[in-house]
Amino acid sequence: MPGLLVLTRHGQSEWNKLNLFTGWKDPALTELGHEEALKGAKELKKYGYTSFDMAFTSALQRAQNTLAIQLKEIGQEGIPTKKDQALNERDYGDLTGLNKDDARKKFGEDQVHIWRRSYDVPPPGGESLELTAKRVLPYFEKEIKPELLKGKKIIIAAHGNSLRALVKDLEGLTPEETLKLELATGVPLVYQIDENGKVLDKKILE
Ligand SMILES: O=C(O)[C@H](O)COP(=O)(O)O
Repeated sequence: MPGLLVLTRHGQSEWNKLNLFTGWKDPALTELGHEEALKGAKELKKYGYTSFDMAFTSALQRAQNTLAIQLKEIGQEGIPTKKDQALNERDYGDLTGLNKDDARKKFGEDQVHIWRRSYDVPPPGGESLELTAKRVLPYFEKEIKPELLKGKKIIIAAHGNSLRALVKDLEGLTPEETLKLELATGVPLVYQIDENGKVLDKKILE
């Protein structure tokens, strides 16, 4: 039996709303963020993805609360859940707390785009996507993949860049393809995974 893997980026946070680089800071979800998480859960329900064996999330409340909202809506509160900072957002280093438009004015549009979307150029004092992948993927291999290989159904709520690192690996994307990958807040990505860990099928529930 193939394993099932659902990935959801957290709903809008207070700092997303203010257009601030967030990284490892821990703002709450906004009202819209709650609604986005709920909308994603209703999609899961609509397609019958309502029975998971385990859940994983980061150490940050915007992802934890997105997961809690979704599990409640699909009647899955109380399933075994692991929280780990390995799934946290990319550390934005010195950019953390800066307004993204102000940063573009200060450092230039191109430089900010490189920091946000290049594969291996870290923002000053922070993590590139490559460095983010170096902590996300070992955690996935150790804690999550063995469960999928057993045919378990897993739901993960995490962050734009920690999930981009994971999607790159699952789908075998090149760094260039990964740059164009944007994950919408609250929208579940549903993967069927075969007994070798390969993706059999992918659906985006939007
Ligand atoms: O940490 C942040 O600011 C966001 O969650 C992701 O930001 P990005 O789209 O600039 O990578």
